[in-house]
Amino acid sequence: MALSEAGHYLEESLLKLSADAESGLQLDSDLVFSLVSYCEMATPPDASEYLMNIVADDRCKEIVTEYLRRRGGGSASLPGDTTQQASMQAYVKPRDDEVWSTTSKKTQKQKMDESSFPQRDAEQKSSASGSSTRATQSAVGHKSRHGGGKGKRGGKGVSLAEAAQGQVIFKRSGPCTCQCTRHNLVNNCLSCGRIVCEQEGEGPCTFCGALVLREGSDYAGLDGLSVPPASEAELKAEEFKNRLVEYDRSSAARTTVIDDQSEYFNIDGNTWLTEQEKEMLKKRQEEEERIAEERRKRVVVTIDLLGRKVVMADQENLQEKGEGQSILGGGLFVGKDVENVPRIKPNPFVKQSPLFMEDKQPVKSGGSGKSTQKWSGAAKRSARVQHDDPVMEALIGHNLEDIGISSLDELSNAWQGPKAKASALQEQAESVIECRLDMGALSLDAAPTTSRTESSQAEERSPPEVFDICLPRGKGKQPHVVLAPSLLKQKQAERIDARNESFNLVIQPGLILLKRWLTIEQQVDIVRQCRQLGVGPGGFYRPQYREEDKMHLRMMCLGMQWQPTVRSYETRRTTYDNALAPPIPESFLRTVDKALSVAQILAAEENGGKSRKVVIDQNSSVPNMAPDICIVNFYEFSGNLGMHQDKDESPESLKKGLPVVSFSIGDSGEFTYGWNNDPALAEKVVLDSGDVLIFGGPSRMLFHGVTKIIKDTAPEALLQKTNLRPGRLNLTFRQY
Ligand SMILES: O=C(O)CCC(=O)C(=O)O
Ligand SMILES: [Fe+2]
Repeated sequence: MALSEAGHYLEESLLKLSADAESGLQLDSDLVFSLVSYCEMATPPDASEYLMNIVADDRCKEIVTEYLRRRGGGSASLPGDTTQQASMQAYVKPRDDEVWSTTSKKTQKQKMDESSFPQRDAEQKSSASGSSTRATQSAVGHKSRHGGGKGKRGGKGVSLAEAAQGQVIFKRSGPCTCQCTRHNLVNNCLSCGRIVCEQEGEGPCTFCGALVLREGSDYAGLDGLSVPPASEAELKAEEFKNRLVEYDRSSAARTTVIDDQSEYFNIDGNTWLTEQEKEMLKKRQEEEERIAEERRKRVVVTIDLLGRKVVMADQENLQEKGEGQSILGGGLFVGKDVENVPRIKPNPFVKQSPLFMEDKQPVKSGGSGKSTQKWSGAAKRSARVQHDDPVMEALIGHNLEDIGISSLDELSNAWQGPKAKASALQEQAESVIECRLDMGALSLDAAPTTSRTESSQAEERSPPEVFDICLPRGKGKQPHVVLAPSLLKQKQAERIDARNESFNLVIQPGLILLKRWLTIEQQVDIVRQCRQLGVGPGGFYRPQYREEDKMHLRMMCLGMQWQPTVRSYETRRTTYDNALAPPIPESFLRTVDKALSVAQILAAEENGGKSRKVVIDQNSSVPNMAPDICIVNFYEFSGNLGMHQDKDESPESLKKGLPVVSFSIGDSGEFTYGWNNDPALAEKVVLDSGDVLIFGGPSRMLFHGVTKIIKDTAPEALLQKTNLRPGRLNLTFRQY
């Protein structure tokens, strides 16, 4: 480091002094340079103090004075010159004897002298370290120098090397810039962060003024300063204060909560679990959450067919109530409303679910015309149908007439008969039961469905529906078809059929009825073909004029599709399933042709007498026509067709009066016709199975409709051969 002019002076002077053997100062040039360098960096008081401590020679005083003068500022002060130092030591700890005792025997000079070394005193008290020992030595030297009068110290109290290395602590007089590289650390200033070394010592921070103390320091002398408590109350207050201070100090330790329970719930943070156990627990937790979630979502919907209610109940509710599934196989009658539904609690030992029957009123006899009350064997609505004997079980709860038993004799025969018959009866009864379970979807008048899943409601809901005009054999059949009727009944039916002879009738010009004209064989053929076509593409469906305005029949169009919404013909069933119309079977066309011929002859006879030679011309009331359209309708018992005109064929066809030829098969229907669409004013004619009605020429634009279907009127022979379901099949042939 480059020395100042004052520095050079100091260096020169100290070297000279060292050269003087009398001074006892043996400093080599390096040490002198170090010493001077330090002084150059130190404040004038520090430099002065430092030099005086090391050199300890009277001559040194002059050197120092001159050195400081040369450094300039005129502020140089020598040790012992306390006027300036006092102003620099704002936080000097007052000595006990100065504060509390005014009877000190020390001289003012001594007091001042000592008060200028508080740091030293503190260090003497607090530190037993090596550096403090050095400081003590220094202090001793210093004391001896000032207290012991003048004269040289016996030898050097502090080696220059030690001093140069900062191992000696001098009186605190100002900031030290060593950053603890030379002096030991006292502490960091807690206010500004300044590193305070032992040279600066405890006391106000030289940068910000905050008090800096070493750990465990008693620098502030609070103990010494504390006034002994004057009274008991003060003592208590003091204790209380100490307690509060202690509480405050230890609050963190006291208020830390160790929640050992949290480990139990917190899987990841649980130090007691192995990784595998954590994995396992997590999986189990996830599974439980999933199950709980599913349970929340699950909703049980009960469709109570008998009560005609839909009951919704959540699973938890059910479990709480202790209600399981009911004895009615599919879990019917569960939930809260279960109490309102007549039922029997499930028997845990029953393997097969018993069946329930609705309450059935006695029925009136139909066909015979007699109004006799028949069997009303139905159990009460909620009765459980169960019996060890399969036949008996099959019989209980049913209208025995439905299963072909109309007398006690027949019942007893059935019961005592061979097992085969018994099982047939049971099967029969089961089908009836199934039908009853479907009551919500079926008309009471309707025939049983083939199976529970094929309810008519389902058919309506999910196009394309499949509608079979014939019932499957061996299942869901009519009693009089499947269960062999008694011989007596059979003979009676045949006689009735035989009595219904055919005849032809011109009802009015252009309206001709060929009564029972179709033979049973022709009818059977027509039923079979219609059945086959009806379950295929473009087969039977329930047409509708508009939304929610369904026709009360099932329809299938052959040749061309009649579109009810627009009342016109299309090749495809565009508003339903886009199906093409199946072609009209040839045999049908041949039959139409023959019927038409007969009608023409009739019409001609009606016109021109009994001539055997009939000429059919365009003026005939029954003109020739080549059918290219056949609309096939099937009416169940509730079926009907409102009054209307068939006027969707081509204008030419209509203009020419090309006839509509209608075949009726199965149960009889009440056909109304007239010149306006008021059914009350209309004429009626019952069309039976095998009837052919022709309306053409002047009658082509007649209003007509079907008001009702008459039950149990289909020919036995036809039913036996086709198993045609109850209802009426009608085919109308037209030419577009
Ligand atoms: O079923 C009937 O007898 C009449 C049918 C009918 O009028 C029609 O389909 O347009
Ligand atoms: Fe019609």
